[in-house]
Amino acid sequence: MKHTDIYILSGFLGSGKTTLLKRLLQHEKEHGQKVAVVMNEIGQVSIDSHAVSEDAVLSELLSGCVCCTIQDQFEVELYSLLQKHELDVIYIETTGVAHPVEVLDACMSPLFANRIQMGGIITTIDATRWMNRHQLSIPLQMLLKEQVRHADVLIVNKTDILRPDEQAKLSFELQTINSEARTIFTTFSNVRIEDIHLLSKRMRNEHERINIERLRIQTYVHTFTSPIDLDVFEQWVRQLPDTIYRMKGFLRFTHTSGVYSFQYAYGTPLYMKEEMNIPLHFVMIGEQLDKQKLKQQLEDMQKGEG
Ligand SMILES: Nc1nc2c(ncn2[C@@H]2O[C@H](COP(=O)(O)OP(=O)(O)OP(=O)(O)O)[C@@H](O)[C@H]2O)c(=O)[nH]1
Repeated sequence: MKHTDIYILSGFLGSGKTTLLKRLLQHEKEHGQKVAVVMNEIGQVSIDSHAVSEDAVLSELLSGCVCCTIQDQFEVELYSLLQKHELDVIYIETTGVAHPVEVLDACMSPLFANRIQMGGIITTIDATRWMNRHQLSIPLQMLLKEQVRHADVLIVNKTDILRPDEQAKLSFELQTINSEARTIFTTFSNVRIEDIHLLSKRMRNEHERINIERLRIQTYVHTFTSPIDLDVFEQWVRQLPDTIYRMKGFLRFTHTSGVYSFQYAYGTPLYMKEEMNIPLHFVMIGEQLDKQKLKQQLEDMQKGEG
């Protein structure tokens, strides 16, 4: 089955996301890739849609944020994009106030998680805004930090209006929050696209495959082929490390018929009976996922050996 790469373009208002998107689209066009762009704006009017050329599929989600208020609409939109088009890549330009992990969570719907591959979270930073962030409200300062903390690639823009001593300070501050991200100081999102696509599964050599495992926030998708024991499953959930932020999916249990949807966030599991027969995809999102071990545990559970 064809997997579609998904990239999340995160970053505060005016930090250079659209400027980056234009560069990415140009690159994809030159490489004959089939692309879709999901643009999310909080307002009712689209501002940046002109940035998307006609050869890319454009989906605009207005009047809400895909990481919270219109998460369901976003899920339906992604599903429909994947159904209608044979896509190589989807770029999601988030609103400046979106939390990147919540957006990633919204992308990883168990309905189609087996058809996508996270390419990474790319965060753009307005260098001056960062230096003056203390003027923002506390929640916005925290959001800025979160956008940095969870990024796989950090693009620091507007360095043309930054003094050298400010650049050194900024670099130190970003390193302190996220030492693992690839950090690029630039202007107008002028980056080597290869630096962003290094995280992509479309790049197939060994060196690059290792990089995929280095995504800060990782995802694992498992597909169950038969029912599992509820007690064994709950025991397994309880012993998971707290670096697993989120799990969701569809399950069947040995003691009862039918499919159950399972949701887990902040340590709290929730089960709900589904009316339809849905494929049993199960999604995990977290840091330092030992995918081999998880795969083995879930397979054992299915064989009744958990
Ligand atoms: N001086 C300077 N201006 C820049 C740089 N990068 C981007 N800009 C300008 O900053 C403005 C905002 O850039 P966008 O790419 O639209 O930023 P955005 O993150 O998409 O903005 P929102 O959609 O509002 O969240 C535009 O006028 C850009 O031309 C830079 O490195 N230096």
